[in-house]
Amino acid sequence: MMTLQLEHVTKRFGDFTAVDDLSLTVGEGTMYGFLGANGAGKTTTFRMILGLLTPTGGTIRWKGKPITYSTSHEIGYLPEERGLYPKMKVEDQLSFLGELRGMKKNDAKAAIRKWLERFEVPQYQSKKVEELSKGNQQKIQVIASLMHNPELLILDEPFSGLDPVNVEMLKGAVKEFRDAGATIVFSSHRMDHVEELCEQLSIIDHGKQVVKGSLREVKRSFGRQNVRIRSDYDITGLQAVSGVRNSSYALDGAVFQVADDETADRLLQEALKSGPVRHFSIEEPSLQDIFIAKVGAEHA
Ligand SMILES: Nc1ncnc2c1ncn2[C@@H]1O[C@H](COP(=O)(O)OP(=O)(O)OP(=O)(O)O)[C@@H](O)[C@H]1O
Repeated sequence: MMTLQLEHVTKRFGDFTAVDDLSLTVGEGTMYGFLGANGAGKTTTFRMILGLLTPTGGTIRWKGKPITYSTSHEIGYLPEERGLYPKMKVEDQLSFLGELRGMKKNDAKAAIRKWLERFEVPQYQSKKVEELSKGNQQKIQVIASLMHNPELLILDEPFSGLDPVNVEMLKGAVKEFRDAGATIVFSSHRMDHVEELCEQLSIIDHGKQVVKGSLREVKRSFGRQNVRIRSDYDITGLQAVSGVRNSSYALDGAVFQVADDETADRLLQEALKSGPVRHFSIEEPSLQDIFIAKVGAEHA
């Protein structure tokens, strides 16, 4: 199985604990979102997964074994600090990196052509990296992480610095890798990207995992959702229904904050007693709401 597994992983730098008892499993064909404020420990975790840093404690396994030089061709890594050689031509740079990952020269050439076309930058093939804009350099670095068809993709802030059109282009490519069965982990500060792409996620704060699970579970276990009801009849009495924490009324309906689905059901039953209900909906909290509640407003 193409599974990435971290068990009780800890990393200390001197007295400072950068990653504290982190456990997670990312299965085949899964995209895992890794969220945290600046300095939360995301990059440190990625470096440990790649074997660039040694954990102080715990174990990391890819397909049941630690990652070593011999498995490195199975892995694609987009580092947070972008590191291309400014004076080298795009094509030479990418062939060099492709060959480092075990690709044959011709295969590397074909992959480079394919990806430059795909990302709509074929005209940069013979340009020096330093002649490209930041966003286009980023695309070249993304190509470097994908071109050898890795089974495990580790992407540190892949969308930062890209304009909205390029964000969509990259999302498309990453989804294709997932659909082909790749195991993907990416970090982001952008909750909307994670909400759209990730089945599973963790939020870490000061090295500690404060939220973990599927997007569904995370939203459910947060225990806070809004029920919106619209009726032609007076429903102000509904605030007395047990389990309702808060309510507000406007012309287009009433909003009740509740902790669980049972309370939402009770609200609907009660509302129906006063007359027909024109609108009833349960609105889940957004990942943004959850992140802010868990990590704290000082980071928001
Ligand atoms: N080599 C090191 N020596 C000492 N401290 C380090 C080292 N590397 C990282 N740290 C510390 O560990 C913490 C986590 O850093 P890390 O780069 O993993 O955070 P991050 O979640 O990737 O943050 P960002 O979103 O800002 O990139 C930080 O407080 C950082 O200063």
